[in-house]
Amino acid sequence: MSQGEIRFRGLTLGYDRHPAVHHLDGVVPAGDLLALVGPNGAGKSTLLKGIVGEVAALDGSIETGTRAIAYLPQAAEIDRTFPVSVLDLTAMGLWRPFGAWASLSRHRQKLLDALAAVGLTGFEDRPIGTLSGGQFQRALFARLILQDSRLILLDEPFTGIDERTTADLLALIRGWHGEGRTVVAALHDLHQVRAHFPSTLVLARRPIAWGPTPEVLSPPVLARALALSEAWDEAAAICRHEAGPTHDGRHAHDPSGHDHPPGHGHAHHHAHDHSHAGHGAAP
Ligand SMILES: Nc1ncnc2c1ncn2[C@@H]1O[C@H](COP(=O)(O)OP(=O)(O)OP(=O)(O)O)[C@@H](O)[C@H]1O
Repeated sequence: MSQGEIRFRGLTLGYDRHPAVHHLDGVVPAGDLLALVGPNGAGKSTLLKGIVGEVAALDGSIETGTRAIAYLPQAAEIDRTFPVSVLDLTAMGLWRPFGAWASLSRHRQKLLDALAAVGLTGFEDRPIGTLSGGQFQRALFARLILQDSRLILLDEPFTGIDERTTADLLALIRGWHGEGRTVVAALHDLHQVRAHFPSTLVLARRPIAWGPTPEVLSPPVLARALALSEAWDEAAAICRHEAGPTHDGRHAHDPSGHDHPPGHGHAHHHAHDHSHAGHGAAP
């Protein structure tokens, strides 16, 4: 498979055997620029962590074309008290290709170039704890540049970030897309998704719709995502029912149960709703 591709097969991800994402089938094609949307607790972060291997599959599988995935966690999960400079933080992007003990001096120009690309020239010796939220996010993007991966995962990269920085970072993402890299980003701002992300996966613990953004971000789909999320039973055991749209990277699916656009789809959709409690094996 191509390096930037991601394949989900009957995927269930969760914590202590309680599913946070389930019934996910489909392929993110290499080069896709995919937004992951859904209400709080919908499983977006869990899915990204599943792709990088931080959360193990309870059922089914995830295959990626590369193990060297560039991943930006949610800001709240990153410890900024770690006493390193902006240059050191950026250099962590080189660890995978060169090993932790490689001399960084010969990569210094590459590091400075990455800092310049995110607008942080002159910040290289600043301790990361002294940066503003937006400057820190820029530094993390510099680290992503250094990782030079074909597959880039971003968890709410613009939350708490001002418009100017967001615009700059979106331009970087568009550049990665132009280079044929795959980018998957969990986002809450639907205007941003409509403007910049050609494909969207709507999650509410299970996939609600997946396909071209203009088709997927319809009011009924979003209402359904919210309703399903609110109805979720936190105590549910693993559910083994087949449900949710499958995805082949080209076609949108909606909750009506019909492939969309008509006549184009060959993937199948099982539209039945089901209660999660009581299905499958209890732990
Ligand atoms: N480490 C954990 N242990 C137990 N449950 C967890 C853990 N992390 C997340 N969950 C649960 O998994 C579900 C999905 O959470 P997740 O963080 O993936 O949602 P999200 O879509 O990213 O939400 P948000 O938009 O609020 O960031 C939630 O019910 C959450 O409480």
